[in-house]
Amino acid sequence: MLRALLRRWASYRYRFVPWIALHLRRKRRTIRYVPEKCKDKIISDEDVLETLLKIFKALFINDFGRQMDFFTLLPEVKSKYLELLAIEFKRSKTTGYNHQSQNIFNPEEVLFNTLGFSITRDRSSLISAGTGVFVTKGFVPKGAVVSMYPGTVYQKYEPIFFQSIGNPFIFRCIDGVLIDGNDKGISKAVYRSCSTRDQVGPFQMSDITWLTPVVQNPLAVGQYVNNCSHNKAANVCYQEFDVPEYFPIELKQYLPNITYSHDIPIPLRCVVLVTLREIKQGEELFSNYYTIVN
Ligand SMILES: C[S@@+](CC[C@H](N)C(=O)[O-])C[C@H]1O[C@@H](n2cnc3c(N)ncnc32)[C@H](O)[C@@H]1O
Repeated sequence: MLRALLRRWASYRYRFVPWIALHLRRKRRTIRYVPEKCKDKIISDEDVLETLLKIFKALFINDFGRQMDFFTLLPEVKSKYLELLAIEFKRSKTTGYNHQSQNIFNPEEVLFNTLGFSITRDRSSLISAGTGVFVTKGFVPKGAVVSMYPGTVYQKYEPIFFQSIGNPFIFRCIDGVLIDGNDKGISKAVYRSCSTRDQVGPFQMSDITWLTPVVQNPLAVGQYVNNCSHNKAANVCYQEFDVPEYFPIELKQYLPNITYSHDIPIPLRCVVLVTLREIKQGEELFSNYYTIVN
């Protein structure tokens, strides 16, 4: 019993903010948050952006196709939708691939049709590790964005103490920025409140559906990826990504992150999970909780 409790504490303490603060100096010497050989990004920011735009555009077209009241949409949303449809139509003409013109798909199918794989949460293959994330269809090539780490983004001076108690979902970026990916309790309420605050007219600035059982961005399950162990090597790595100012406003509704406050104007921090090798159908994703690249 005591041993089980100690084991639980050992795996959770690195996400308990007061513990991090107290041990940061010592940990810098002993834990390699960024191993020397991993200082460079695995893939470029341009590649991350390209993947996100590709999947978000496909989701946008699919979601709007589902709406019966298209003609009641605001003109600016309608024109953006038509613009994207035109691009998609042109693309399907050149590639001969026209999967989205007639059918409406669920988000997992859109992911598969667009990036060639689907992922989902399920019981982990590790005993007593709870839920994990699996590739359920297709395969993910090496060096591809396979998931996103959702949550509220806190600068290191912002208040997160109460949210952090008993919360194993707090992710620490290299510069001390914290992302709270817990989909329950105070964390959930804070995310929802920030999301409502930031809405601009008809446009949502972030995705809140990762807090519910029905997600609109199927990549937003990265907080459930488990830590590697001695017989399960890491097959994905965390990579930080700052959303550029020119990111299309109508696609921000698929970004599963939101800033806690707008005290200083800074780009939105996202964290994506990038594959370290090809991952096949049925495999579980494993990261190394202490390896992040920025
Ligand atoms: C960010 S959560 C990951 C999702 C978690 N499996 C769940 O079901 O909520 C981190 C927690 O998952 C569990 N965990 C992660 N990796 C593990 C591992 N290799 N062995 C045992 N438990 C693990 C630990 O309880 C840890 O505090």
